[in-house]
Amino acid sequence: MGLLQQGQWVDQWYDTGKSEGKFEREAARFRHWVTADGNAGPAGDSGFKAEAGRYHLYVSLACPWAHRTLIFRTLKNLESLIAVTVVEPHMLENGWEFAGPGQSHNARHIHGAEAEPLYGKDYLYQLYLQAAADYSGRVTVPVLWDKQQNTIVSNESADIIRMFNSAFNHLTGNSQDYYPNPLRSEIDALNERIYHNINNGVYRAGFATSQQAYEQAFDDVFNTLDWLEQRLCEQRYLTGSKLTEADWRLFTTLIRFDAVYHGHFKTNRQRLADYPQLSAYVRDLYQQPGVAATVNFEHIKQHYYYSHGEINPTRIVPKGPLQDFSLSHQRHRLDN
Ligand SMILES: N[C@@H](CCC(=O)N[C@@H](CS)C(=O)NCC(=O)O)C(=O)O
Repeated sequence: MGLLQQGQWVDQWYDTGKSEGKFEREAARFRHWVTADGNAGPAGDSGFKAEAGRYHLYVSLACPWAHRTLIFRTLKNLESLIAVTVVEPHMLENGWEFAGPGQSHNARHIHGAEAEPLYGKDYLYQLYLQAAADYSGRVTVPVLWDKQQNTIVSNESADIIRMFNSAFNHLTGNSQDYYPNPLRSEIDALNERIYHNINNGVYRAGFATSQQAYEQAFDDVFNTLDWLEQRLCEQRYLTGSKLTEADWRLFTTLIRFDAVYHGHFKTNRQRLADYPQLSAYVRDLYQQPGVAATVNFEHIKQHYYYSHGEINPTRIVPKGPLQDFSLSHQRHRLDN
Protein backbone atom coordinates (compact mmCIF):
# COMPACT_ATOMS: atom_id res chain seq x y z
CA MET A 1 0.00 0.00 0.00
CA GLY A 2 1.32 3.41 -0.85
CA LEU A 3 0.72 6.81 -2.35
CA LEU A 4 2.02 9.26 -4.93
CA GLN A 5 4.28 12.10 -3.85
CA GLN A 6 4.79 14.66 -6.62
CA GLY A 7 4.42 12.00 -9.24
CA GLN A 8 6.57 9.36 -7.47
CA TRP A 9 5.08 6.15 -6.08
CA VAL A 10 6.04 5.56 -2.43
CA ASP A 11 5.18 2.32 -0.63
CA GLN A 12 3.87 3.46 2.75
CA TRP A 13 1.17 2.42 5.26
CA TYR A 14 -1.27 5.00 6.70
CA ASP A 15 0.43 7.52 8.94
CA THR A 16 -1.59 7.83 12.16
CA GLY A 17 1.36 9.26 14.10
CA LYS A 18 0.26 12.87 13.67
CA SER A 19 -3.33 12.23 14.78
CA GLU A 20 -3.04 10.37 18.11
CA GLY A 21 -3.60 7.00 16.49
CA LYS A 22 -6.70 8.08 14.60
CA PHE A 23 -7.22 7.09 10.96
CA GLU A 24 -8.15 10.14 8.89
CA ARG A 25 -9.39 9.55 5.37
CA GLU A 26 -7.93 11.86 2.75
CA ALA A 27 -10.37 13.86 0.62
CA ALA A 28 -10.61 12.86 -3.06
CA ARG A 29 -8.76 15.23 -5.45
CA PHE A 30 -10.46 14.81 -8.84
CA ARG A 31 -13.85 16.44 -8.55
CA HIS A 32 -15.18 17.20 -12.05
CA TRP A 33 -18.76 16.29 -12.95
CA VAL A 34 -20.36 14.60 -15.92
CA THR A 35 -23.54 16.52 -16.74
CA ALA A 36 -26.24 16.03 -19.39
CA ASP A 37 -25.16 19.10 -21.40
CA GLY A 38 -21.46 19.26 -20.49
CA ASN A 39 -21.81 22.42 -18.41
CA ALA A 40 -19.94 22.47 -15.11
CA GLY A 41 -21.55 20.58 -12.24
CA PRO A 42 -21.37 21.38 -8.53
CA ALA A 43 -17.55 21.28 -8.69
CA GLY A 44 -14.71 21.18 -11.20
CA ASP A 45 -14.48 22.12 -14.87
CA SER A 46 -17.04 22.04 -17.66
CA GLY A 47 -16.63 19.81 -20.69
CA PHE A 48 -17.72 16.41 -19.37
CA LYS A 49 -20.89 15.75 -21.31
CA ALA A 50 -22.84 12.54 -20.78
CA GLU A 51 -22.21 10.39 -23.84
CA ALA A 52 -22.48 6.66 -24.49
CA GLY A 53 -19.08 4.92 -24.48
CA ARG A 54 -17.08 7.99 -23.43
CA TYR A 55 -16.45 7.14 -19.77
CA HIS A 56 -14.80 4.14 -18.14
CA LEU A 57 -15.18 3.06 -14.52
CA TYR A 58 -12.36 1.40 -12.55
CA VAL A 59 -13.45 -0.43 -9.41
CA SER A 60 -12.41 -2.95 -6.85
CA LEU A 61 -15.18 -5.41 -6.00
CA ALA A 62 -13.79 -5.37 -2.46
CA CYS A 63 -14.16 -1.68 -1.87
CA PRO A 64 -17.38 -0.37 -0.32
CA TRP A 65 -16.96 3.05 -1.94
CA ALA A 66 -16.42 1.61 -5.42
CA HIS A 67 -19.31 -0.78 -4.78
CA ARG A 68 -21.71 2.16 -4.57
CA THR A 69 -20.81 3.21 -8.11
CA LEU A 70 -21.25 -0.31 -9.47
CA ILE A 71 -24.69 -0.51 -7.88
CA PHE A 72 -25.74 2.80 -9.40
CA ARG A 73 -24.41 1.74 -12.79
CA THR A 74 -26.75 -1.24 -12.55
CA LEU A 75 -29.77 0.54 -11.05
CA LYS A 76 -29.60 3.24 -13.70
CA ASN A 77 -29.11 0.88 -16.70
CA LEU A 78 -25.71 2.30 -17.51
CA GLU A 79 -23.99 -1.02 -18.23
CA SER A 80 -23.98 -0.57 -22.00
CA LEU A 81 -22.92 3.11 -21.76
CA ILE A 82 -20.12 2.90 -19.19
CA ALA A 83 -17.72 -0.05 -19.31
CA VAL A 84 -16.05 -1.21 -16.12
CA THR A 85 -12.69 -2.75 -15.19
CA VAL A 86 -12.14 -4.67 -11.95
CA VAL A 87 -8.72 -4.52 -10.23
CA GLU A 88 -7.06 -7.38 -8.37
CA PRO A 89 -8.22 -7.67 -4.75
CA HIS A 90 -4.69 -7.81 -3.32
CA MET A 91 -3.50 -4.24 -2.81
CA LEU A 92 0.22 -4.52 -2.02
CA GLU A 93 3.43 -2.56 -2.51
CA ASN A 94 2.26 -1.12 -5.85
CA GLY A 95 -1.24 -0.30 -4.65
CA TRP A 96 -4.16 -1.42 -6.79
CA GLU A 97 -3.05 -3.66 -9.65
CA PHE A 98 -4.62 -4.84 -12.87
CA ALA A 99 -4.53 -8.47 -13.91
CA GLY A 100 -1.78 -9.38 -16.31
CA PRO A 101 1.98 -9.72 -16.72
CA GLY A 102 2.90 -6.62 -14.67
CA GLN A 103 1.38 -8.02 -11.52
CA SER A 104 3.74 -7.96 -8.55
CA HIS A 105 5.12 -11.30 -7.41
CA ASN A 106 3.17 -11.07 -4.15
CA ALA A 107 -0.19 -10.60 -5.76
CA ARG A 108 -2.24 -13.58 -6.79
CA HIS A 109 -4.68 -13.41 -9.68
CA ILE A 110 -8.22 -13.79 -8.40
CA HIS A 111 -11.02 -14.72 -10.76
CA GLY A 112 -12.94 -11.64 -11.89
CA ALA A 113 -9.99 -9.22 -11.89
CA GLU A 114 -9.17 -7.80 -15.31
CA ALA A 115 -6.38 -6.31 -17.39
CA GLU A 116 -6.40 -2.56 -18.02
CA PRO A 117 -8.12 -2.28 -21.41
CA LEU A 118 -7.39 1.29 -22.53
CA TYR A 119 -3.62 1.69 -22.21
CA GLY A 120 -2.38 -1.66 -20.89
CA LYS A 121 -1.37 -0.21 -17.50
CA ASP A 122 -0.16 -2.50 -14.74
CA TYR A 123 -1.10 -0.33 -11.76
CA LEU A 124 -3.84 2.13 -10.98
CA TYR A 125 -1.32 4.78 -9.93
CA GLN A 126 -0.12 4.90 -13.56
CA LEU A 127 -3.57 6.11 -14.60
CA TYR A 128 -3.43 8.80 -11.92
CA LEU A 129 -0.09 9.91 -13.36
CA GLN A 130 -1.54 9.97 -16.86
CA ALA A 131 -4.22 12.36 -15.56
CA ALA A 132 -1.81 14.47 -13.46
CA ALA A 133 1.94 13.83 -13.86
CA ASP A 134 2.81 15.52 -10.55
CA TYR A 135 -0.09 14.07 -8.54
CA SER A 136 0.34 13.81 -4.79
CA GLY A 137 -2.06 11.79 -2.69
CA ARG A 138 -3.59 8.38 -2.24
CA VAL A 139 -4.51 6.31 -5.26
CA THR A 140 -8.02 5.10 -4.64
CA VAL A 141 -10.89 3.33 -6.36
CA PRO A 142 -13.37 4.11 -7.76
CA VAL A 143 -12.07 6.14 -10.70
CA LEU A 144 -14.32 7.54 -13.42
CA TRP A 145 -12.15 8.05 -16.49
CA ASP A 146 -12.84 10.21 -19.55
CA LYS A 147 -11.52 8.56 -22.73
CA GLN A 148 -11.93 11.78 -24.70
CA GLN A 149 -9.80 14.06 -22.51
CA ASN A 150 -7.68 11.16 -21.19
CA THR A 151 -8.16 12.20 -17.63
CA ILE A 152 -9.90 11.36 -14.37
CA VAL A 153 -13.32 12.96 -14.08
CA SER A 154 -13.74 11.96 -10.46
CA ASN A 155 -12.35 9.66 -7.79
CA GLU A 156 -15.11 10.42 -5.31
CA SER A 157 -17.84 7.80 -5.13
CA ALA A 158 -20.32 10.15 -3.48
CA ASP A 159 -20.13 12.43 -6.53
CA ILE A 160 -20.04 9.62 -9.09
CA ILE A 161 -23.30 8.11 -7.84
CA ARG A 162 -24.99 11.52 -8.10
CA MET A 163 -23.79 11.83 -11.71
CA PHE A 164 -25.03 8.34 -12.50
CA ASN A 165 -28.34 9.16 -10.82
CA SER A 166 -29.21 11.95 -13.22
CA ALA A 167 -26.72 12.91 -15.97
CA PHE A 168 -27.45 10.02 -18.35
CA ASN A 169 -31.26 9.86 -17.96
CA HIS A 170 -31.90 11.20 -21.45
CA LEU A 171 -29.74 8.42 -22.92
CA THR A 172 -31.09 5.52 -20.86
CA GLY A 173 -34.70 6.62 -20.41
CA ASN A 174 -34.31 5.61 -16.76
CA SER A 175 -35.46 8.52 -14.61
CA GLN A 176 -35.61 6.66 -11.31
CA ASP A 177 -34.37 9.24 -8.79
CA TYR A 178 -32.41 8.16 -5.70
CA TYR A 179 -31.84 11.75 -4.57
CA PRO A 180 -35.27 13.33 -5.00
CA ASN A 181 -35.68 17.01 -4.18
CA PRO A 182 -38.16 16.68 -1.31
CA LEU A 183 -35.90 14.19 0.51
CA ARG A 184 -32.55 15.86 -0.08
CA SER A 185 -32.04 17.45 3.30
CA GLU A 186 -33.04 14.23 5.07
CA ILE A 187 -30.72 12.17 2.83
CA ASP A 188 -27.85 14.61 3.40
CA ALA A 189 -28.30 14.40 7.18
CA LEU A 190 -28.44 10.59 7.11
CA ASN A 191 -25.37 10.43 4.86
CA GLU A 192 -23.39 12.66 7.17
CA ARG A 193 -24.12 10.57 10.25
CA ILE A 194 -23.71 7.24 8.46
CA TYR A 195 -20.50 8.24 6.68
CA HIS A 196 -18.72 9.24 9.84
CA ASN A 197 -19.98 6.52 12.15
CA ILE A 198 -20.53 3.53 9.86
CA ASN A 199 -18.91 3.78 6.41
CA ASN A 200 -15.75 5.39 7.70
CA GLY A 201 -16.45 4.34 11.30
CA VAL A 202 -15.44 0.74 10.67
CA TYR A 203 -12.20 1.95 9.07
CA ARG A 204 -11.56 4.30 12.01
CA ALA A 205 -11.85 1.25 14.27
CA GLY A 206 -9.79 -1.05 12.05
CA PHE A 207 -6.95 1.33 11.25
CA ALA A 208 -6.70 2.95 14.69
CA THR A 209 -3.29 2.62 16.28
CA SER A 210 -4.31 3.73 19.77
CA GLN A 211 -6.74 2.00 22.11
CA GLN A 212 -8.62 5.23 22.66
CA ALA A 213 -9.11 5.96 18.95
CA TYR A 214 -10.30 2.38 18.41
CA GLU A 215 -12.78 2.49 21.30
CA GLN A 216 -14.23 5.81 20.19
CA ALA A 217 -14.79 4.45 16.69
CA PHE A 218 -16.21 1.18 18.07
CA ASP A 219 -18.76 3.09 20.17
CA ASP A 220 -19.69 5.29 17.21
CA VAL A 221 -20.29 2.22 15.04
CA PHE A 222 -22.53 0.42 17.51
CA ASN A 223 -24.42 3.46 18.80
CA THR A 224 -25.30 4.24 15.20
CA LEU A 225 -26.23 0.64 14.35
CA ASP A 226 -28.54 0.63 17.41
CA TRP A 227 -30.15 3.84 16.20
CA LEU A 228 -30.60 2.44 12.67
CA GLU A 229 -32.07 -0.81 14.00
CA GLN A 230 -34.71 1.23 15.82
CA ARG A 231 -35.45 3.38 12.79
CA LEU A 232 -35.90 0.34 10.53
CA CYS A 233 -38.53 -1.26 12.82
CA GLU A 234 -41.17 1.11 11.56
CA GLN A 235 -40.16 1.81 7.99
CA ARG A 236 -38.81 -0.26 5.14
CA TYR A 237 -36.03 2.13 4.10
CA LEU A 238 -34.07 4.93 5.75
CA THR A 239 -36.30 7.77 4.59
CA GLY A 240 -39.56 5.76 4.59
CA SER A 241 -41.03 3.81 1.73
CA LYS A 242 -38.66 4.92 -1.05
CA LEU A 243 -35.21 3.50 -1.65
CA THR A 244 -32.71 6.36 -1.82
CA GLU A 245 -29.03 7.01 -2.14
CA ALA A 246 -28.75 6.91 1.67
CA ASP A 247 -29.77 3.24 1.67
CA TRP A 248 -27.23 2.26 -0.97
CA ARG A 249 -24.45 4.08 0.83
CA LEU A 250 -25.27 2.21 4.02
CA PHE A 251 -25.71 -1.13 2.24
CA THR A 252 -22.15 -1.49 0.98
CA THR A 253 -20.77 -1.30 4.52
CA LEU A 254 -23.42 -3.52 6.11
CA ILE A 255 -23.02 -6.32 3.56
CA ARG A 256 -19.30 -6.54 4.48
CA PHE A 257 -19.86 -6.30 8.21
CA ASP A 258 -19.88 -9.92 9.36
CA ALA A 259 -17.41 -11.18 6.76
CA VAL A 260 -14.79 -8.52 7.36
CA TYR A 261 -15.36 -5.67 9.77
CA HIS A 262 -16.54 -7.78 12.71
CA GLY A 263 -13.30 -9.76 12.80
CA HIS A 264 -10.63 -7.93 10.82
CA PHE A 265 -11.54 -4.41 12.01
CA LYS A 266 -12.54 -5.60 15.52
CA THR A 267 -16.05 -4.10 15.45
CA ASN A 268 -17.28 -7.14 17.31
CA ARG A 269 -19.82 -6.10 19.93
CA GLN A 270 -22.43 -7.77 17.72
CA ARG A 271 -22.67 -9.21 14.26
CA LEU A 272 -25.04 -7.73 11.73
CA ALA A 273 -26.86 -11.07 11.93
CA ASP A 274 -27.67 -10.24 15.57
CA TYR A 275 -29.70 -7.20 14.49
CA PRO A 276 -33.04 -8.54 13.18
CA GLN A 277 -34.16 -5.36 11.35
CA LEU A 278 -30.80 -4.46 9.88
CA SER A 279 -30.07 -7.94 8.65
CA ALA A 280 -33.49 -8.27 6.98
CA TYR A 281 -32.98 -4.78 5.49
CA VAL A 282 -29.66 -5.84 3.97
CA ARG A 283 -31.31 -8.92 2.44
CA ASP A 284 -34.03 -6.68 1.01
CA LEU A 285 -31.45 -4.45 -0.69
CA TYR A 286 -29.35 -7.41 -1.82
CA GLN A 287 -32.43 -8.86 -3.52
CA GLN A 288 -33.21 -5.73 -5.55
CA PRO A 289 -32.77 -6.48 -9.27
CA GLY A 290 -29.12 -6.64 -10.38
CA VAL A 291 -27.60 -5.97 -6.97
CA ALA A 292 -26.56 -9.50 -5.98
CA ALA A 293 -24.31 -9.65 -9.06
CA THR A 294 -22.32 -6.67 -7.73
CA VAL A 295 -21.43 -8.47 -4.47
CA ASN A 296 -18.32 -10.67 -4.53
CA PHE A 297 -17.20 -12.11 -1.19
CA GLU A 298 -14.09 -13.70 -2.67
CA HIS A 299 -12.77 -10.27 -3.65
CA ILE A 300 -13.99 -8.71 -0.39
CA LYS A 301 -12.28 -11.22 1.91
CA GLN A 302 -9.14 -11.57 -0.20
CA HIS A 303 -8.68 -7.82 -0.24
CA TYR A 304 -8.97 -7.01 3.43
CA TYR A 305 -7.35 -10.03 5.03
CA TYR A 306 -4.55 -10.31 2.50
CA SER A 307 -3.72 -6.66 1.83
CA HIS A 308 -3.54 -5.36 5.39
CA GLY A 309 -0.36 -7.04 6.54
CA GLU A 310 -0.14 -4.60 9.47
CA ILE A 311 -3.40 -5.97 10.86
CA ASN A 312 -3.21 -9.58 9.67
CA PRO A 313 0.49 -10.46 9.19
CA THR A 314 -0.17 -14.14 8.37
CA ARG A 315 -2.45 -13.09 5.50
CA ILE A 316 -4.66 -16.07 6.27
CA VAL A 317 -8.08 -15.45 4.76
CA PRO A 318 -10.90 -16.92 6.89
CA LYS A 319 -13.22 -19.46 5.31
CA GLY A 320 -16.38 -18.23 7.02
CA PRO A 321 -18.81 -16.92 7.90
CA LEU A 322 -21.69 -18.90 6.47
CA GLN A 323 -24.31 -16.39 5.33
CA ASP A 324 -27.18 -16.36 2.87
CA PHE A 325 -28.50 -12.98 1.75
CA SER A 326 -31.08 -14.59 -0.50
CA LEU A 327 -33.23 -15.74 2.43
CA SER A 328 -36.66 -14.19 2.83
CA HIS A 329 -36.72 -10.70 4.39
CA GLN A 330 -40.43 -10.05 4.95
CA ARG A 331 -39.95 -6.30 4.79
CA HIS A 332 -42.81 -5.79 2.31
CA ARG A 333 -45.04 -5.82 5.40
CA LEU A 334 -43.79 -2.30 6.18
CA ASP A 335 -44.97 -0.91 2.81
CA ASN A 336 -47.87 1.47 3.07
N1 LIG B 1 -13.54 9.18 -0.91
C1 LIG B 1 -13.29 8.04 -1.72
C2 LIG B 1 -12.65 6.97 -0.91
C3 LIG B 1 -12.26 5.77 -1.73
C4 LIG B 1 -11.27 4.84 -0.99
O1 LIG B 1 -10.72 5.21 0.06
N2 LIG B 1 -11.04 3.63 -1.54
C5 LIG B 1 -10.12 2.72 -0.95
C6 LIG B 1 -10.53 1.28 -1.17
S1 LIG B 1 -11.85 0.74 -0.17
C7 LIG B 1 -8.77 2.83 -1.60
O2 LIG B 1 -8.68 2.81 -2.81
N3 LIG B 1 -7.72 2.92 -0.79
C8 LIG B 1 -6.37 2.98 -1.24
C9 LIG B 1 -5.50 3.78 -0.35
O3 LIG B 1 -5.99 4.42 0.58
O4 LIG B 1 -4.30 3.80 -0.60
C10 LIG B 1 -14.58 7.59 -2.35
O5 LIG B 1 -15.59 7.44 -1.65
O6 LIG B 1 -14.59 7.39 -3.56
